[in-house]
Amino acid sequence: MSAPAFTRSATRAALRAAAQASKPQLRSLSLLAARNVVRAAAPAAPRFAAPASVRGYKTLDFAGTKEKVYSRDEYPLEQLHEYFKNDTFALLGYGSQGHGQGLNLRDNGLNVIVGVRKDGESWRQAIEDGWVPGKNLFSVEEAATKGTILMNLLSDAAQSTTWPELSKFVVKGKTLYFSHGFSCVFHKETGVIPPKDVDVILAAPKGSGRTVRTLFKEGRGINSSVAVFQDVTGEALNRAVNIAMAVGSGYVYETTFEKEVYSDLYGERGVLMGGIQGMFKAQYEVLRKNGHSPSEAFNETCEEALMSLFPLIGEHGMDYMYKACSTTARRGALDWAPEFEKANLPVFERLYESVRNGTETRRALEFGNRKDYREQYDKETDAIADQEMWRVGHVVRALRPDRAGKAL
Ligand SMILES: NC(=O)C1=CN([C@@H]2O[C@H](COP(=O)(O)OP(=O)(O)OC[C@H]3O[C@@H](n4cnc5c(N)ncnc54)[C@H](OP(=O)(O)O)[C@@H]3O)[C@@H](O)[C@H]2O)C=CC1
Ligand SMILES: CC(=O)[C@](C)(O)C(=O)O
Ligand SMILES: [Mg+2]
Ligand SMILES: [Mg+2]
Repeated sequence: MSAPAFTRSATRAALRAAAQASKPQLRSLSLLAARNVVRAAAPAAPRFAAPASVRGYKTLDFAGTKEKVYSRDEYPLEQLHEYFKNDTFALLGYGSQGHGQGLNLRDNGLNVIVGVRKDGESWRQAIEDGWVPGKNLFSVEEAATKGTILMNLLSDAAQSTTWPELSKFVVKGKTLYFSHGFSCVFHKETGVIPPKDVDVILAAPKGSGRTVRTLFKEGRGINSSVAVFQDVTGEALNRAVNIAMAVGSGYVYETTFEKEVYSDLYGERGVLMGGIQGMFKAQYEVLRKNGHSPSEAFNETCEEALMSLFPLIGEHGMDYMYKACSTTARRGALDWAPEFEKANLPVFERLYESVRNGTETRRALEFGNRKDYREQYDKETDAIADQEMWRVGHVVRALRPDRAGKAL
């Protein structure tokens, strides 16, 4: 078997970047990175011989730990059509994931309907996206009756409050699907205990539903996790992988419900969202207190991170970003990184415990079930937008070369 597509394309991308790099120094860095990709790929090739009975997975070596990865190339659209020919996907909820997964399923030509509470915000958004009431847009109950794969994409809080009603539709022969381990793992808090005679699976895109959609439209796919909570038919895992591909995944990793929810709640509160906002804000505040102008404080904190340095980490790794910066920067960053690690470690430990012991779950349920949850969330996120740092960001973004001055 040949090297996997993503290794080949990573190599191609790295080589392309190397060829395009204008500065000789960067070109040699890029070539180094490209060679590293080639080196990493070369010895791995023989391990890709997956058992013939299990389609589409490769066992890859993640820094010494072998893990399975399913790749979209092995799940062509015709095969998905055949696999789901007797199924109706009932997408319950139309938030960020409902939007991304639903439109991807629809564009993939699969039989999909949406169920949301009538006349809510999601109902309006679904209509805006071309779902038609009575044709493929229904109430949650109607959609749950019609669907064979019940995709519970209501908010995690709503999954809990609606369960007494919704569980009536979760009957033998149907598949219960989530994009999070939340409801099943924290069943003591949520009350969600699926009946014993249905497959219960998850496919959790590791990114925003908006990205699920944009990557799909670009002909790529998001990374997703899959897991099985209950396997009655013996087909649960295969079904989860097929659904993950159908909703727009590129590569799919196996996990468990528990590991998925712990890591997800932890990551989003940490580096992905809470941590980064806290870190940006702290750095910005100190700059401002020391007399730096708002634009300087913002540029040196957020703009340079997001537009220049973080994309380099994303493309080629942390070492590459370090090497692409000055020796002066490298010295200081190498010295200070352990300081930040030490300062952050206890916070991350406290956070993980707060996830594991259900504190985060109880908080999300309590808040998400308030009648005015949307307004309350908006109030708090608007307060972030109103921080000086992000008001400055608004102006700085308008000055980016691709939209120079447009928003001013
Ligand atoms: N956001 C993301 O990108 C990701 C989300 N997930 C998971 O996917 C699932 C869906 O999340 P997401 O797409 O963000 O959606 P949200 O958490 O934003 O939930 C929105 C949906 O829940 C509905 N809803 C909320 N309260 C109620 C209620 N009391 N009764 C009926 N419907 C209600 C909303 O309808 P209405 O408009 O009528 O209020 C809306 O359709 C969750 O399990 C989440 O953890 C997984 C990966 C990433
Ligand atoms: C986008 C995502 O994967 C998150 C951050 O975990 C979520 O929205 O819950
Ligand atoms: Mg997530
Ligand atoms: Mg999440």
